[in-house]
Amino acid sequence: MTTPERIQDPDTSSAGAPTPSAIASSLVLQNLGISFGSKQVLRDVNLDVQPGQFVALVGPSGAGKSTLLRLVNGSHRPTNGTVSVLGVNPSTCGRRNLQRLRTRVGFVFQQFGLVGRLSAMENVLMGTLGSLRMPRYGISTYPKTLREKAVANLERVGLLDQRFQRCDTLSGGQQQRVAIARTLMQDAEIVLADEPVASLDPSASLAVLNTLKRLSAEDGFTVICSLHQVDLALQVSDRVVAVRNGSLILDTRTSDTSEEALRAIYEEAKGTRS
Ligand SMILES: Nc1ncnc2c1ncn2[C@@H]1O[C@H](COP(=O)(O)OP(=O)(O)OP(=O)(O)O)[C@@H](O)[C@H]1O
Repeated sequence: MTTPERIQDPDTSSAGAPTPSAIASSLVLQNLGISFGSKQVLRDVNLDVQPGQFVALVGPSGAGKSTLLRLVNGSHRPTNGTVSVLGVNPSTCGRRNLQRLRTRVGFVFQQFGLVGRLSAMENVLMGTLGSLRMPRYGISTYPKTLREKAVANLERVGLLDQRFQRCDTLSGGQQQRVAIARTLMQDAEIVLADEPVASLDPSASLAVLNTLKRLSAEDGFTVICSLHQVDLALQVSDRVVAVRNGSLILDTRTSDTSEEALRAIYEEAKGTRS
């Protein structure tokens, strides 16, 4: 494997800050690999992410970014190596603990994952279903505290006025912000975002990512966000991790890389395909 450029955690490198060992990592990947049949999709991935970091995961199509995120939330089991998310190994923790872990890990998808015919408010409330014993139908069936929390979270993503609007009548950027508000209902400690702005125009994309960045800074949750737009990755992340052909080829503080360097990763991949 190509040894990626290593970084020291920006939050722990300054004088007076706690040492890295004093902070429990949000995510640790060790020698992680996965194959589907004879196809090796990820190999020897090592990563240690500290709480509150905003990590942009970049790399060409098919590099293995979504697979990596799915390994982190326990949707895939590794073929080699280990995953530790908030100190839990999702592939060995058992079904109940996996469910518990998933309430601590939010997932934001490219296609938003909302129920279009329901209002923004009801979609946001659905973020709490994992913690409720009974299924709920309609806003009024949720406890008042959760309804108040949903309103507060919609306000935090700038959608208070649209809270009763059907999701399929909202713009793409607004829908993604509803999805983020839904994740806030979980009080997630890590948010995994898989190309969350792939279907949005550049200005809506930046607005959505800035919202995620602000919320992460306010609440302290960690973000691992796969992105193809390297300019956006540079604008919002603290750290950039690049994957190519299943290997982690770059791991750097965002301020230590450049748009040219990141674009080159895509250009080199084009070269190997042609
Ligand atoms: N369940 C699966 N079975 C077989 N192959 C798979 C499976 N999941 C992913 N792959 C393969 O793994 C490779 C990496 O896919 P992945 O979706 O992780 O890439 P990606 O970097 O997220 O790409 P993109 O940027 O286009 O979303 C692809 O070749 C894909 O076909």
